[in-house]
Amino acid sequence: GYFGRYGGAFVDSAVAERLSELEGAFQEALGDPEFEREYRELLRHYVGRPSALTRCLNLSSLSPKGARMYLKREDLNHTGAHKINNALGQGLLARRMGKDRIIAETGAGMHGTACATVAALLGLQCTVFMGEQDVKKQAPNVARMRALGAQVVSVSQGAGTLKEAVDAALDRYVSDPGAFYLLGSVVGPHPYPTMVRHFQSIIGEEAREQFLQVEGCLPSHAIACVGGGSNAMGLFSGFLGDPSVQLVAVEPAGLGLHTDKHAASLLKGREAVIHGFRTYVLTDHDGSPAEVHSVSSGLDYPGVGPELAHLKDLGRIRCESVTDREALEAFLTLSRTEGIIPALESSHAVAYALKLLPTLNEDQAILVNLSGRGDKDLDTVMRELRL
Ligand SMILES: CC/C=C(/N=C/c1c(COP(=O)(O)O)cnc(C)c1O)C(=O)O
Repeated sequence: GYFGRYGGAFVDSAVAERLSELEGAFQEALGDPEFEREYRELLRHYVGRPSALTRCLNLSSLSPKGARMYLKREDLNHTGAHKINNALGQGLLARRMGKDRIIAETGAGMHGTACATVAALLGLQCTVFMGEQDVKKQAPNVARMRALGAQVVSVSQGAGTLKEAVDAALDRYVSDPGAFYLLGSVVGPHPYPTMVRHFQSIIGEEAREQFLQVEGCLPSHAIACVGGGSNAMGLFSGFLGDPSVQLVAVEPAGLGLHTDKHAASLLKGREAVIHGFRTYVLTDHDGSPAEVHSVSSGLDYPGVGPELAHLKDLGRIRCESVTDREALEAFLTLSRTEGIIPALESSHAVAYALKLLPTLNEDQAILVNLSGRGDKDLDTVMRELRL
C-alpha cells in the first residue's frame, strides 16, 4: 500500500484487521466479471457516462495562437460531480460485503450527496459527517443529503471543515465495527488511495479516447484541481503512460502561499502522517495538521493523496496553485463565456488553464477536469464578488 515512501496504514490492530478484510473483498471484486459488469452498467445507465468532452469554443478563440481548451464534464454526472464514480464502486463493494450501513465525510457536500444517492439506490443506511462551517457554506447539499434519506451529522470541533469531518468519520468507523467507511478521496490508510483511484480511473480512460477521437492527438496538458486528489488521479491515470502529456495538479493558494491561509499541501507541506497514512501535510509548529483555508470547501484539506506525493517527487506531475480570487474570477469567466457554471473547486483548474492557454500555439490543446457543477457555490460567489 505504498507509493514510494508515501501511503501505508498507520492504524491500530483492530482497524488494521478490518482494512485487510476490505482489501481482500476489493481484490476479489476486481477479479469478478459480474462486479465489473454491474459497476459499468450503473455508470452508464444511472450516472450517465461517458461524460462529455466539451470544447470551449469561445475561450479557445481568446488564445491568440489558436490553442484549444477542452473540459471533461464530470459536472454532468448524476449528482453533479466526479464523486459518484467512487461512491458507486464502494457502495457496490459494501453491499457485496454484506454491510447495511455506510458512513462518510464531506466538505463540499458532493461526496456526501453521492453517498446518500448510492445508499438510496442500494438500500443502505447512510450517515454523513460534515464540518459545521461547511454545513453553512454548502447548505443546498445538506438539504439534498437529507432529502435522499441520509443522516447529516454536523461536526463542531476545530475549524469545522473537511479535516474534522474525516476525524469524526474515522471515530465512528472505530466505534461501529459493522459500518462501511465510504471514503471520498485518494487519502486515508491503504487500501483507500488505491481503491478510490481505481473507481475514478474511468475519467482518464474515457478522456484519453475522446481526446484522440476529436483532436487526433494527445493533450499537451491535463489539468485538475487537488483537494485529496481523486479527480486528479482519475484523470491522470489515463495518461501516466504518455510522457508527452504534462500532468498539472492545481492546489488552492487561498489568500496567498506566503500566508498561512491556503491548503497547498504538495507545494508547501512536509512529510508527515495524517488520517492513518504518510504524505505531504501542512503542519503547525508541533507537527500536527495545521488549520488550512480555501474559498472552496472541497479543497480545504491539509493532506493530499500519497500517489500524487510520489508523482511529485518523481517529477511526473507539475504542481501549481491559484488564489481564492483567481478561482472566483474563473468561476465567472467560464459561466459568462461558455455558459457552464463550475464548482469553486473545479474553478481552480479552470483559472490555471486560462493563464496557460495564451502561451500555447495552434498545435496544442489542453484538457481540464471539470470535476463538478457550481450551483452549491452561488451564494458564496455572489457574496465574495459583491454581485
Ligand atoms: C471527500 C471530501 C471532498 C469533497 N469534494 C471535493 C471536490 C474536489 C476535490 O476533491 P478531490 O477530487 O478528491 O481532490 C474537486 N471537485 C469537486 C466538485 C469536489 O466536490 C466533498 O465533500 O464533496
